[in-house]
Amino acid sequence: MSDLLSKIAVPGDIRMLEIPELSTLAHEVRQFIIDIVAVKEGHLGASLGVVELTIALHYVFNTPDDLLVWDVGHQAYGHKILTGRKNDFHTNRQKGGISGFPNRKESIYDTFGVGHSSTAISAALGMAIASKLQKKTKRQHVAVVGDASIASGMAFEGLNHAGVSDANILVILNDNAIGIDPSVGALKDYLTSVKSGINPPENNMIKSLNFDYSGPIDGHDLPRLIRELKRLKKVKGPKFLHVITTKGKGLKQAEENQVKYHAPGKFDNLTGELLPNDEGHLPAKYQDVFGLTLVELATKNQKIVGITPAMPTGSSMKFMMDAFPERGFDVGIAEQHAVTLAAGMATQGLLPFCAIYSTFLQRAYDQVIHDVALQQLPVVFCLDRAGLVGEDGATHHGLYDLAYLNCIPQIQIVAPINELELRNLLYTVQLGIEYPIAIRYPRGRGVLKDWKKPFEKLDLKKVKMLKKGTSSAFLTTGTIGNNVISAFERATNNKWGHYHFLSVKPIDETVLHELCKIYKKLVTIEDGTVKGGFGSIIANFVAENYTDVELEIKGVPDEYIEHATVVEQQEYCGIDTQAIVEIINN
Ligand SMILES: Cc1ncc(C[n+]2csc(CCOP(=O)(O)OP(=O)(O)O)c2C)c(N)n1
Ligand SMILES: CC(=O)[C@@H](O)[C@H](O)COP(=O)(O)O
Ligand SMILES: [Mg+2]
Repeated sequence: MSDLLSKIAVPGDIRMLEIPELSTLAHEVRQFIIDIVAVKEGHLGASLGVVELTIALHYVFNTPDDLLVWDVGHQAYGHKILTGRKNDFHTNRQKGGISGFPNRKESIYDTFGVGHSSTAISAALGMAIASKLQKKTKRQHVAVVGDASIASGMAFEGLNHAGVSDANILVILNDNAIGIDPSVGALKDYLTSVKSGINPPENNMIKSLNFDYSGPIDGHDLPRLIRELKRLKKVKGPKFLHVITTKGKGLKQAEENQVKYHAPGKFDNLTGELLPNDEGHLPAKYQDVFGLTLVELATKNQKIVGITPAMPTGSSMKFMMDAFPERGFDVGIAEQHAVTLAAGMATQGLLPFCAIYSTFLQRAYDQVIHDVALQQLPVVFCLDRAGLVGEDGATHHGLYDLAYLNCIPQIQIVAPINELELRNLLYTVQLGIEYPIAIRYPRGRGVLKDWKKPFEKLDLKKVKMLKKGTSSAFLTTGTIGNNVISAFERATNNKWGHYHFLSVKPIDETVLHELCKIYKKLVTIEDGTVKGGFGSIIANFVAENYTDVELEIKGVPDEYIEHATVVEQQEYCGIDTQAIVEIINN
C-alpha cells in the first residue's frame, strides 16, 4: 500500500506528486482525519468534504506565498495536516495542542484567524489590496467560503466591494447545501437552481456582481479542480468558482447523517458508528431545558415566537420549529437580522425568544442597542454558550456578554443557577416584560436530576441566600455558583456565606448594602471577563459606598483563553471548585 502522506511535510511536497497520485493522497488524508477525530473528537463532516479541494489548492497555488483564507475554519483539518501539523494533529483542540481553527500564531499557512463565519472574503480582499499597494503583483489570494456562510451579511459586503475592485481575489464557494443544519433562504434556492441547471446563465447573480464566474464543478474531481484552478490563476481581477461537494464525504454515516456528524463525538473509525455513551442518567442539557420549555409555553401563549441564526440543533430551537413551524425561524447565519427581526415582531405585540450563542451576539451589538433596547422592545435574548465553552477555544467563549450588555440602558440581564431556575425564568418572562431581557446559560449539562416541575413565577430581582456565613461571603451569578456549592461540600472551614444573584442588571442594591454590613470580605465569582462584568458591578457599588469591605473579583482574566476542557479552563482562571476550596481553607 502506498504511503504518500508520510512524505508530505509541507505543501511543496504535494507539488512534487503526479496528478494521479493526488487521489491516493486524498484517500490517506481522509482516513487520517477519521482515525484521529474518532478518538479525539472535533469537527468532522466539513473537513472530510474538502479534502480534494484542499489538496488542489495547495497543489496549484504557491502557499504560503499565495494567501489562502478558510472561512469559519472548521473545515481546515486537511489543510493543517498538509501544512506541517500532521504529527500534532492528535492534540487537536486539547490543552496545549493545536487549535481546531486556523490561527495565525500557529502556522505561516494560517493567513487569518477564524472561528466566526463569513469573514474570509473581506480578509482576502484586504490582503489582495495590500499586495497591490506593496507591488506584490504575482501573489494570489483565495477565500474558501461555505454555502451557509456566504449567505451572511458580511460575506455580501465583501462581494459587493470586491466586485468593483480590480483586486486579485478568487472566492471559492464550497457548496454542500448544508451548514451545521440544512442551509436556508432564497440564496440556497438560487444555488439549487444553478446546480440543477434550471437557472438561465444570464441570471447569474455572481456574474452580475462583476466576478469572473465559473462552475458549478465537482469538488471531488481532482483533475477537474486542478485544471480550473490553474486557469483561474491566470485571470486578473475578482473571480468566483462554484464547487459542489458532499459534507462527510468518504464516511457513509457522515454523508447520510450530516447534522450529527458535523461534530459527532467519539465513533468507531472502521464502521463509522457512534460509540455508545452512558449519558442517559446525566442531568439534561440547558439547551434542551430551554427548547422543550419554550414549546410548553408556546402551546399556551400564542405571542411566543422563536428565532435562531443558523443554530437550531445546537440551541435546541429545533423543538419549537418542529412543534410550531410557523412560529419558529431559522434565519441562517444572520445574527444582525435575527435581532432586528425580533425587534420588528415585538413592535407588533409578539414575544420573540431569540436564541443566540453569546459569542455570536457580538455580531449584532448595534442591533441590540439601536433596534431593541433603545426602543424598549420586549425581546427575550436566550444567550446560549455563555461562559467558557471548552475545546472550541478563544473564538467561541461567551465571556463578554455581562460587560457588553451591562452598559446598555433599558435591558435586564439574568443568569439562572440551574435548569429549574432557567425553566421558571422562561415561564416568568413570558408572563410579560417591560424591557428586553438577556438570559445567559452555558453549554452542556445542568446539575439536577429533575427539572420538569410545575412552573413557578420568579422574583427576577431577588438575591438568593444559599448559605449564611459569618465574616466572608461568595457572590455569584449563573451556573458557576454550583462550583461554590461543590466547594462547600469539600471544604473544612464552613464559615463562608454564598449569595446567588439571578439578576446582574438591575442589581439589588438593598441586598448589597445588607451584605456589605454583614461581611468584611466579599469574593465575586463569574464565568465571564473580570473586566466590566459582575465583579466590576459589585466593585463600583462597594467603591461608591464602603471603605471597610475587602472585595476580590474572580473570573476570566484579561486575556484570550485557549482551547482545553471547560474544567481545565476554569482551573486556569482560578474559578474551579478546588480553587474555591482553597480560598475557603486559607
Ligand atoms: C457568525 C457565526 N455564526 C454562527 C456560527 C456557527 N457555525 C459554525 S459552522 C456553521 C455552518 C457553516 O456552514 P457552511 O458555511 O455551509 O460550511 P460547511 O460546514 O458546510 O463547510 C455555523 C452556523 C459561526 N461559526 N459564526
Ligand atoms: C464551527 C462552529 O462555530 C460550530 O460548529 C461550533 O463549534 C458549535 O459549537 P457547539 O458544539 O457548542 O454547538
Ligand atoms: Mg455548507
